[in-house]
Amino acid sequence: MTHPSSRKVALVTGASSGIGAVYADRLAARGYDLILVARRADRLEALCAQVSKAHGIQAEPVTADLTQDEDLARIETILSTRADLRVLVNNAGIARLGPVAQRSAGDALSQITLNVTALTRLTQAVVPAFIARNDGVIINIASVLGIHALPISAVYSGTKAFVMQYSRGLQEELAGTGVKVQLVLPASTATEIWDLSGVPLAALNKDALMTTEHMVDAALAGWDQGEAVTWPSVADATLWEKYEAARSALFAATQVGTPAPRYWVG
Ligand SMILES: NC(=O)C1=CN([C@@H]2O[C@H](COP(=O)(O)OP(=O)(O)OC[C@H]3O[C@@H](n4cnc5c(N)ncnc54)[C@H](OP(=O)(O)O)[C@@H]3O)[C@@H](O)[C@H]2O)C=CC1
Ligand SMILES: N[C@@H](C=O)C(=O)O
Repeated sequence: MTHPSSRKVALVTGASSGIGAVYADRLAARGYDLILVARRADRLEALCAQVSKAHGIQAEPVTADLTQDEDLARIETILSTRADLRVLVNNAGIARLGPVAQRSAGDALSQITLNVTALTRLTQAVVPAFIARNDGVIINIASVLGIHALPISAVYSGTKAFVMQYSRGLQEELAGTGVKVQLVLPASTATEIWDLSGVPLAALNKDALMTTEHMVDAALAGWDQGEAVTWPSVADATLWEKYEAARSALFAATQVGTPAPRYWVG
């Protein structure tokens, strides 16, 4: 299935609420036709109608549970065959927060299945097509918890650390091509994810909570500035440069082939 057209299409996962819904609106405002993916069909249909009317673009709702193999396969087919696709926003994600001993293995696996497996499969589906066209943008939504583990976020932080390293590796792989990967690491943002996670939104420090509009507009400003990695809430950009410098130095220090003197025995 190909759709030869001068129009450009963005596919946004998790577009039925929160951050994904704002991405849909902002990409429509930039002239993208949309394919909006999530489970709640009513919400997707309402958003498609709203953004089509507001921005004069075409928006198609695609109902899919990205933890289900057949649904995921349908989205993979769209990503690998639509010639007009220019942007994939890997946004769908869940959090199930709490100590490992107090949450179920099912809670852990549901986060891994959506935040890691689905994101990986969708990216895998689109990358060859983007490379063939030497054009395309993948926006991967991680989290500041990808570099920071709380006693309640071992699994969630692990999934977002995966998104971070996967995106960084892809950026290396695709360097010099027309295919770009933007890694976005939001801090706490006011969405439904919190109440569903087990940590009520009302329990969060309001001063540290961003609106979805501010988060997405900052991330898109980062995209416009050509950023590979965007920290929407971090004012001092040198912190990321220092983090990267420390990470690189630590990695270089591992490449010596002998145990460190403090581990010498005998
Ligand atoms: N809010 C925050 O503080 C932060 C959020 N993030 C990340 O931002 C992303 C968006 O989350 P946010 O907007 O906050 O949360 P929301 O709960 O508002 O949105 C999550 C979206 O994912 C969709 N989704 C959930 N499960 C599935 C599924 N099985 N299949 C398909 N779609 C699914 C939901 O739609 P539906 O239920 O209709 O399927 C919804 O559209 C996530 O990756 C999250 O980890 C990162 C840092 C901070
Ligand atoms: N989604 C939030 C946690 O549940 C976050 O990433 O901060």
